Amino acid sequence: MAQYTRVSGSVGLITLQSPRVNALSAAVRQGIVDMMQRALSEPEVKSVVICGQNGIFCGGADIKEFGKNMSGPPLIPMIHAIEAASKPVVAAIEGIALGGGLELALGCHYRIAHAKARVGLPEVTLGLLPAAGGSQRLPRLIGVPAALDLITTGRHVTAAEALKLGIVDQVTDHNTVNVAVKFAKRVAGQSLDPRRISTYPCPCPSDADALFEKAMQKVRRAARGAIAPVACVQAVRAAATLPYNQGMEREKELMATLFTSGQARALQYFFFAQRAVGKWSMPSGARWETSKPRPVHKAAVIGLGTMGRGITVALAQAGLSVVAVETQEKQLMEAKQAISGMLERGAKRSGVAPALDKVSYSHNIQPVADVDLVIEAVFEDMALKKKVFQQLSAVCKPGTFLCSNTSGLDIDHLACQTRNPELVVGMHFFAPAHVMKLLEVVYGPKSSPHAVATAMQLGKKIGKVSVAVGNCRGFVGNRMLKPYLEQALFLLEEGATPEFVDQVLEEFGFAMGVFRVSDLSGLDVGWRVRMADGLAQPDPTTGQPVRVRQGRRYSPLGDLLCEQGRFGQKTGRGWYQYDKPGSQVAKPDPWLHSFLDEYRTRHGLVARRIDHQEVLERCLYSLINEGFRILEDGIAAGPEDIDVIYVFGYSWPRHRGGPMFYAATVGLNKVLERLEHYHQAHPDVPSLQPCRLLRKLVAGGSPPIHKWREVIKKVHSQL
Ligand SMILES: CC/C=C/CC(=O)SCCNC(=O)CCNC(=O)[C@H](O)C(C)(C)COP(=O)(O)OP(=O)(O)OC[C@H]1O[C@@H](n2cnc3c(N)ncnc32)[C@H](O)[C@@H]1OP(=O)(O)O
Repeated sequence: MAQYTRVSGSVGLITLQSPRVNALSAAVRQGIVDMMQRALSEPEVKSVVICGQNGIFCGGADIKEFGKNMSGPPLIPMIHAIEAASKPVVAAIEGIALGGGLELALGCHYRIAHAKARVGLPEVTLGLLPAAGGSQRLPRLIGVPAALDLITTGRHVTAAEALKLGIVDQVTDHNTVNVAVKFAKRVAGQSLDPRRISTYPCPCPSDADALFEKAMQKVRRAARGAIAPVACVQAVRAAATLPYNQGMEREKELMATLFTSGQARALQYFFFAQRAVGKWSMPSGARWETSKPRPVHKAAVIGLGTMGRGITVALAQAGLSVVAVETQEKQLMEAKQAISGMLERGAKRSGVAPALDKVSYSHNIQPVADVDLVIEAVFEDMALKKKVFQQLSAVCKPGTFLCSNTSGLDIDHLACQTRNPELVVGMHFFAPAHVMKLLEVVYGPKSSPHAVATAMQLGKKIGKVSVAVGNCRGFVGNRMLKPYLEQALFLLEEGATPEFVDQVLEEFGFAMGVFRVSDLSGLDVGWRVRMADGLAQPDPTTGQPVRVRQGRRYSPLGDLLCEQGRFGQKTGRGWYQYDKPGSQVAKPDPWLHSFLDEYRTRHGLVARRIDHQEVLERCLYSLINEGFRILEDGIAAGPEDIDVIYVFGYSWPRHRGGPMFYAATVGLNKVLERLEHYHQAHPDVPSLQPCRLLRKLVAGGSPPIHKWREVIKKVHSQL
């Protein structure tokens, strides 16, 4: 709703009221329409100010209303009526003006922003475009190139940048509403014609065709199949080439296609999924609302390899004091140089002073004695990690949280090395740790809710999207990756090439296919794990065929490549060839193709033609099936957790919502039927056997994804 008050004698003040972000719900829109009418009808009122309650102007259209029957006054005529008003209307922007919120402000005659406010048109991130006139007014106000940038990326800009671009007329450090009221009094009675943006000609550059062509190529490259960024370019082009009313018609047409698209549904689901993961729970019943995080002012990082360096940078950039420990003197010096460089480059990018003085370096563990939290990031070796945890437990002050950046080892084994296992959790960062948004916070059976709450809170502080998950081999992300990788290798055995598998996955929307990613991360990483697990070499005592290990089908292809020293990009050879070690340009490798031919011949395998559908179904459905097992085991609390992990950690295309949302989109019965089909064809591959939860959901009529938690609860209560 909206509240109306008369202030300073002649100013009608309309305050949007809809917690928490004053979204433009039907009630708020109705309130604005009614209060505008009132302000215009009162003769004493000479000008109007629109603001939002609690220091937030407006977070845009109410996303919860999308997909429901829309009621209340529509946004476009409401904004047109404001622009056409006979009295000046001033937007007092505090906090945020996003999406429909900024479009509302663009309909006002003046915009005054607080210095800390942010504005933007993030509709593209929800699979939409700014269709309440935003795509037509913004280019008229700030020009085509700047509008294209804002609308196709959805990025928020600071008040200072908004002023520079011409989006707002004034920025203030003081009470924005008071400043806006004074301003409104001053402009009362002035002509409004020059202030109606819809009447402006669109400043169109002479090389408009080339500019739009370039913009289209750029968004298509970055969009990985998302349709909204393309529609955004088309809408801005309409602003540049058509009169306003025709441009509005084009905006409406483009929006009609987007609004009902599966991609918009996926992106809107993902918006709420991101928020849902913050509301974590543990099987013990502990929850985010009732578990208080402890303050962390000073932290330590043990082990300054690639991960430890990235974690140190992430902590220091967020303002924490960090003790960075590396026992080898030479490595410590190298790490110090690398960390300082990363901090300096990061500071240059964001225009702040580098946080060099936040980090102190040590080659022994003693200085961690007074820190609040330690993140161990030594080599992925259980024996080494156990030793570090024993030392930490002896050295650290009581109450220090001990966290491990393991990517899949048992947190409980580490907790058992300490005096206070309740203070131990996993904090699984993704490389590069100062860039990647995802953090898996892993609780073991002994981890206390405070430890989980503290790690989750720290994750938020350093800008990560943190997801609380249970303790199992590989946690959520890497556990699901295993069957996906396994299927990709089986497809090579059966006749596919790495290029074909990657092409299919990249067309689906992954930034990189599975083989290109393996080359990037290093083939030796998985090889070492398989060796430790006794998988990388056949066991001659069992008499089992070479392609069977531990009783199930196994592809030794990755091991064979590693035996040849082909570790991927870093050695210049892997699933692809590279010009030189470290180069990133992957080229098909004829050697690899002959190697695959020979391998097939040696094992009596006949290459067959494998199509797109089979690659997608076998790779993705086996991964999804593991996701259902993870839900069944209570390792993830809900499908949203898995989807957020996959989008932020594994480059799953966001416009497909994440693997579990994708399964719901495809249809659970189809996923089940195809898994059954592939499992019949490959009975020696257990990951293709549909899991119990998937069967139960299908038997229950495939409920919508937001109802899965109820089914999962029932499954757990029956155990
Ligand atoms: C007819 C079609 C027209 C479309 C035009 C549009 O306007 S589309 C919407 C464009 N707006 C946005 O995309 C903004 C989305 N919101 C955000 O980016 C952030 O929420 C925020 C506004 C920057 C605030 O971030 P912050 O971290 O402070 O809070 P949360 O993200 O946790 O949000 C608080 C709660 O508010 C809910 N919420 C936020 N925005 C909206 C919205 N536009 N509609 C409905 N609900 C919204 C959010 O879900 C949180 O709810 P909780 O229940 O507390 O989890």
